[in-house]
Amino acid sequence: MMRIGQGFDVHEFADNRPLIIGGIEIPYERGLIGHSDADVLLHTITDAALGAIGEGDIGRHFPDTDPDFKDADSAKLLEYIWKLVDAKGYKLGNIDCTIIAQKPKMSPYIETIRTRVAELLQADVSQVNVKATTTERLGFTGREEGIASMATILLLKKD
Ligand SMILES: Nc1ccn([C@@H]2O[C@H](COP(=O)(O)O)[C@@H](O)[C@H]2O)c(=O)n1
Ligand SMILES: C[C@@]1(CO)OP(=O)(O)OP(=O)(O)OC[C@H]1O
Repeated sequence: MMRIGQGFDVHEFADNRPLIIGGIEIPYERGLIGHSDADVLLHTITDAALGAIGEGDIGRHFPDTDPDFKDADSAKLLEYIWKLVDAKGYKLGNIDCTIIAQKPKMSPYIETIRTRVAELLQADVSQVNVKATTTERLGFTGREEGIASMATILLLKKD
């Protein structure tokens, strides 16, 4: 038995914020804003996992009106949701993610992100792919107003 899910998220750039993507801090002049640490990629992966198990979305589980989740570490949110995935009897098949950012250049950080995502999903790095694209300066990502990401996840029923 297999289940598929997809996720998409966007966060806006702001000054004086760390840039956290995929559970790591990336050196850059600006960061992303949100109620949490605004880790756009981990939110996307969390939504993809929730989609695959038919459990709604990240905002339903962690409302942005709840002070408990103010400045939340998105890795902790994903770990919590991954326990739900595990409890429902599923494990990762594979996940493919795309970060949509004009800047910064993500390629130096992709392998570190991939390793961290695999660790959070209790999987081997070979089951995780992370890539990046610009939008050729078009649209809100192209104007460097924010970063978007998308992911498709395949879950497999455990034996
Ligand atoms: N923020 C980004 C965006 C892209 N890359 C890498 O550059 C390649 C070319 O990007 P295009 O948008 O021009 O197709 C892309 O395949 C990535 O390898 C990146 O590192 N960081
Ligand atoms: C993670 C949560 C909760 O802190 O806040 P944000 O950082 O604003 O992220 P978003 O992707 O808008 O959705 C989920 C939120 O409820």
